[in-house]
Amino acid sequence: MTLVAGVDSSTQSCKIVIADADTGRIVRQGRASHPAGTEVAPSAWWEALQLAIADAGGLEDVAAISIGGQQHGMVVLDENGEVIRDALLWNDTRSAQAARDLIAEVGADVYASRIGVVPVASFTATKLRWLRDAEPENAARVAAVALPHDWLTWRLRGFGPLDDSELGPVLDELTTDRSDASGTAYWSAVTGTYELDLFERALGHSAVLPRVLGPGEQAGLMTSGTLVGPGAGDNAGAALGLGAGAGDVVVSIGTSGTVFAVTETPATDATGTVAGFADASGLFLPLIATLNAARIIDSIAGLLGVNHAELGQLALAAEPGADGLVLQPYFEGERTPNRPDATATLFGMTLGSTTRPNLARAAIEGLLCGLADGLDAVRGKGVEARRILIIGGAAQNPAVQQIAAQVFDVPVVIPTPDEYVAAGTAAQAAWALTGTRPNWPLSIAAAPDVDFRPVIREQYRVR
Ligand SMILES: Nc1ncnc2c1ncn2[C@@H]1O[C@H](COP(=O)(O)OP(=O)(O)O)[C@@H](O)[C@H]1O
Ligand SMILES: O=C(CO)[C@@H](O)[C@H](O)COP(=O)(O)O
Repeated sequence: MTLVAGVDSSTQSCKIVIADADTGRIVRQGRASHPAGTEVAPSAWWEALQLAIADAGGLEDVAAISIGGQQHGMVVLDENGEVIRDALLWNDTRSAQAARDLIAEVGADVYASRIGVVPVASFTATKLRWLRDAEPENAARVAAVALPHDWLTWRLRGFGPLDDSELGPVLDELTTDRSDASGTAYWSAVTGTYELDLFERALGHSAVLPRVLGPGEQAGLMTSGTLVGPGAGDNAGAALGLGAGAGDVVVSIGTSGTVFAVTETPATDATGTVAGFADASGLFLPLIATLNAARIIDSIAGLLGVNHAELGQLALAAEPGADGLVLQPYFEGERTPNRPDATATLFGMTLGSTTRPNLARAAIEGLLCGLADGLDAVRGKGVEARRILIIGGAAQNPAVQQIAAQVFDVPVVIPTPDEYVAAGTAAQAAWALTGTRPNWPLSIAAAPDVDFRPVIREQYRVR
């Protein structure tokens, strides 16, 4: 049996699956936690990757590996391959003004038509502009800019600072892939090239950028000889792992909430709501993302002093609409809608409505209503939604599954709980190894009946 490994270096943790390259059957897996916060030392991801690999029993018998990860994070390297400062993550909103500045200079229409995205605080270009303005001494030292998955792929292949790597700081060996490059706001999903003037406008000078690999291309080898695949942004990795095709819309409920589909043509949206990303199979991935998703449930469960299962039971004890209690869940600011400085608000509190079951339900309804708005935006770009595949940590919660069937107006399907980003990058590893994209089966755990309750979105919409 030939084994391949796929990694998801996500916001909260690093997960690895090791699978049979022929069937996709997962034979073993591992994980390790990442530090909290929106500013993280990349070395913590590297340490978590080592721990996750060890937890999964090592890579000695693995023929190929590919790394997916959280998108957009800014990893800046000096000419010695040293990380200059902690990475700013996708959910760090300090670059909101930088995003406004770049749009004022270039124009939202120009950004949308040239590269498929309009800057928001999440995207790498805005973080580079923030660095230029807030930390000019650090910005001046930047010799290369990478994304989390690019940097981990480079380190896995043996490159890095002289005192901490076998092959040294060869910046030209940095690689990325189309999907993650398309989240930088200086690589164009429309033309398939870096738009260097947009990069230099952001940082203030030129620097080495990772070579963009195509689907199934090899990044190189680990020093042990294991082949390394191109890797991907986590959402594109999940699309690959699910085998998402025409009519499928994926909703991921992890740290971020995302709604996306695989399309034949790139999307452009000058309002910036829908990001016109590339996917990991050579196609495109129109996507909306929210900054607040599974942690809405974590927060309200903590407040109510219950675990996830108990919060779900409470939510299902309340009626759809939670007696008018509405949670607008912008705990960490918000990206969709673009309100980086917003905070969360609870509406509709009366003596009757303010109950534990209603609060639990309002948390899940608020989370899902934000994603339903995202679904409308993605459909507005011509995406057909025949079914919604829900994945991510919170998709395992029965109340999330049941309430999703009340919020979305198309059938909801719950794939068997799995690490779909890691499964997708394992498929990438198999693709890079054999030259052919594998066709692994998808197993479905639940398909709740459509139970659409318009009241939930109606009362959310007026807030
Ligand atoms: N049964 C559950 N119900 C609700 N939330 C859950 C459940 N299980 C895990 N989560 C939450 O899902 C999140 C992790 O999901 P994951 O998709 O791994 O996130 P990420 O990829 O962003 O690191 C955590 O916030 C966790 O508390
Ligand atoms: O910013 C985006 C997509 O544009 C997020 O989806 C990040 O890629 C983080 O993903 P998770 O850690 O929530 O999976």
